[in-house]
Amino acid sequence: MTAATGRRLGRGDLGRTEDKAPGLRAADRSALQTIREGLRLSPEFRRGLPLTLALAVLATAGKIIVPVAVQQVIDEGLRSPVPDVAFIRNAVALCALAVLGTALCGYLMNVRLYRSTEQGLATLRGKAFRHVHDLSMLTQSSERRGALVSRVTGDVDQISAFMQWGGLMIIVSAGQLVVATALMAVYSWQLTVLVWACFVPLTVALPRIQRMISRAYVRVRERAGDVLAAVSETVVGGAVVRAYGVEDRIAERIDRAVDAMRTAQTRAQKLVGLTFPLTELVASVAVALVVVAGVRLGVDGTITAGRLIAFLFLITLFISPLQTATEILNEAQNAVAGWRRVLDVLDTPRTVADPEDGVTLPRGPISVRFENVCFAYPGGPPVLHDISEEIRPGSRVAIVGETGSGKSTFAKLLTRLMDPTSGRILVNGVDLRRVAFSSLRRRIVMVPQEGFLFDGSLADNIRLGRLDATREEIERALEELGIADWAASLPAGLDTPVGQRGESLSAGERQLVAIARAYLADPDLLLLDEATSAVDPATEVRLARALEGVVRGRTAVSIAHRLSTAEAADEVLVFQNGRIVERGPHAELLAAGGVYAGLYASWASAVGT
Ligand SMILES: Nc1ncnc2c1ncn2[C@@H]1O[C@H](COP(=O)(O)OP(=O)(O)OP(=O)(O)O)[C@@H](O)[C@H]1O
Repeated sequence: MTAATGRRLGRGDLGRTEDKAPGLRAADRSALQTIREGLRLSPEFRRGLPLTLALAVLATAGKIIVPVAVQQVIDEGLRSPVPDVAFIRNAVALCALAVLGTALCGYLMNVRLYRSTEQGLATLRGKAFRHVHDLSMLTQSSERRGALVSRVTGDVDQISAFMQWGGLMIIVSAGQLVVATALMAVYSWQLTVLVWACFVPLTVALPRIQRMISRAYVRVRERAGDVLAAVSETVVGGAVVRAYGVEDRIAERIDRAVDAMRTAQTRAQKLVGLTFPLTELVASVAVALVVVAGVRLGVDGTITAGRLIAFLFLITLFISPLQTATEILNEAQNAVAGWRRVLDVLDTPRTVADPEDGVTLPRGPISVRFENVCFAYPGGPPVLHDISEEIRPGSRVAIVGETGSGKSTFAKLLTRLMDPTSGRILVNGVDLRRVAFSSLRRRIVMVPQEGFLFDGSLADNIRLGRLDATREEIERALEELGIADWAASLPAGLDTPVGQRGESLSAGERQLVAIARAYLADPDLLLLDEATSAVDPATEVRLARALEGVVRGRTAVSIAHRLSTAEAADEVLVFQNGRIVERGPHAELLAAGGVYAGLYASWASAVGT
C-alpha cells in the first residue's frame, strides 16, 4: 500500500456524510444492478471502452518486457566465451522501444479514461442536481438538505475516485498478477510456489486490516462532523455567543471536538501506516527466500542465472497488485455505495412535476379558486382543512391569522411549491397542476419575507426578476416604485455589492430588493409575505410606497403583518387552526367583533395606536 493510500482513504471518506436522509427509499439493488443502472444513466463511461481496455492490456503486458529482456541478455547474450554484442544491442533497443510504447499506451489510456469518466460524472451530477431542484419543497424540507447535496457532490466524488483509478486498476492488477505468476512459473515452478506461500497469509491479513481502517475512518468522519457542527453553530450564532458572553464554553466545546478528531485521525493513520511496511516485510522475506532457494536450484542446474534474476524482477510485478488490491476493493465498495445513494435521489419521485403539454396562462389579472383543499405535511397532522375560497381577479386580499394558523402553507400551495393532499386549486379556471412551469413561474410570483439575495450588486439581484432586463429598465422600475432615491443613496448606487445573502443591507432593504425583483418580473398574481422584522421609519415609508406600486393592477395576496395592509385590502381572509373562519372587508370584520377584531385589537395595542 502506498503513501497515497492514506490520502485516498482520507479524502474519500471524509468528504461524505453518512446520513441516510429520512424519506429516501433505498432501492434494494445488488452491487451489480447498481453498476448496471449507473452505467445506463451515464453512457459516457462506456464510450470507447474497448480501445481503453486494449491500451491497458498493452501497458500491462509491456511491464514484463524488462524481466524477459534481462533474462535473454544474461542467458543468451552473455554466453561464453564471447558475448553476443549484436544480440544484446538488439535486445536492449527492443526493450527500450517496448518501454516507450508501454509508457505511451499508459498515457493514452489515462487520458481516455479521464475524459470519458469526467463526461459521465458531469452527466450524473447534472441529472442529480436537476432532480434535487425539481423535488418539491415538501420532499426537500422532509429531507436533510445537506444530505441531499452531499449525495450529489461527495457521493459522485466517490464514484469518480473509483472510475478514474480503481476500476481500471482491478483489470490491470488482475492481469499483472496472472501474467507475473505465469512467467514466474515458466522460469521456476518451485520458486513460484515459494512466493505464493509467503503471500497467502498476507492476503488473509490485509482485508482484516482494511476493515479496521474503514471502521477507524467512520469514527474520523463522525468526529469531523462534530467539529463542523460546533464551528458552524458558533459562526451562525455568533451574535448570541457574544451577547451572553459564553465564548469560553464554546471554545472549550470546539477544543474537545478538535481533540477527539485528532485522536481518531491518528489512530486511523497508524493503521494505514501499518499496511505498507507489512507488505514490504513479506516482500523482503520472499526475495531473500527466492535468492537462497534459487542459488541452490542454480547449483543443481535447474535454473539459469538469467532466469533467477528475471524472477526477482517479476516478484516486484507480483507484489504491487497485492499492495493495491485491498485499497481497490475498498474504493469499489465506496463507489457502489455512492452510486446507490445517488440513484436513490434519482428514484425519489418528483411530486410537483412540470406537466407535459402544460397550459399557458393568458396575460391579465388572475382569478383563484380553492376547492375543498386539505393539506398535511408528510407524517404530520392536517394543517389546512377543507378550504374552499375564491379570489377575484385584480382584487387585493390580505391573509391574517395567528402564528401557525396555515397562512404560509396556503401561499406555498398557491405558488405550487407543493400540491394539496386533496382538493384542487384553479387559476383562471385551470387546475394549477396542469399549468406549465414556465407560465406558472412568470405569471405567479411570490415575494418571501426574506428574499434570498446573492453575492453580487444590487442591479444583479433585481435583475433576477427578468434576466434580460436592461439597466434602464431597472432604473425605471425603481423610479416607478418610488425607491430610486434609496438606491441612489447607497454607496455605489445600483452597483453596490449586497454581500453574501445580502448581509450589507437591512432586512427592510432586502425586502425592497425582493419587491423590485417582483415588479420587474411583472406577474399577474403577486403573493407577498410581509417582513415581520422591525424596520426604521424611513424604510417603512419606502416599503409601503413600493408595495403600493407593485400590487397596482394585479391580483395581490398578502400575508399581512401590518395593520395598514389589512386595512387597505379589498378583503381580509382570517385563518385559525388551518381554516378560514372569517372573510370580508376590514371595516365589516372589525364591526363583527370576531376573531379579526381580536387580532386587530392586539395589533393596535402592540403598535400603540
Ligand atoms: N415544513 C413543515 N413540515 C411540517 N410541518 C410544518 C412545516 N411548515 C409548517 N408546518 C406546520 O404547519 C402549520 C401551519 O404552518 P404555517 O407556516 O402555514 O403557519 P403560518 O400561519 O404561516 O405561521 P407564521 O405566521 O408563524 O409564519 C404549523 O403547525 C406548522 O408547525
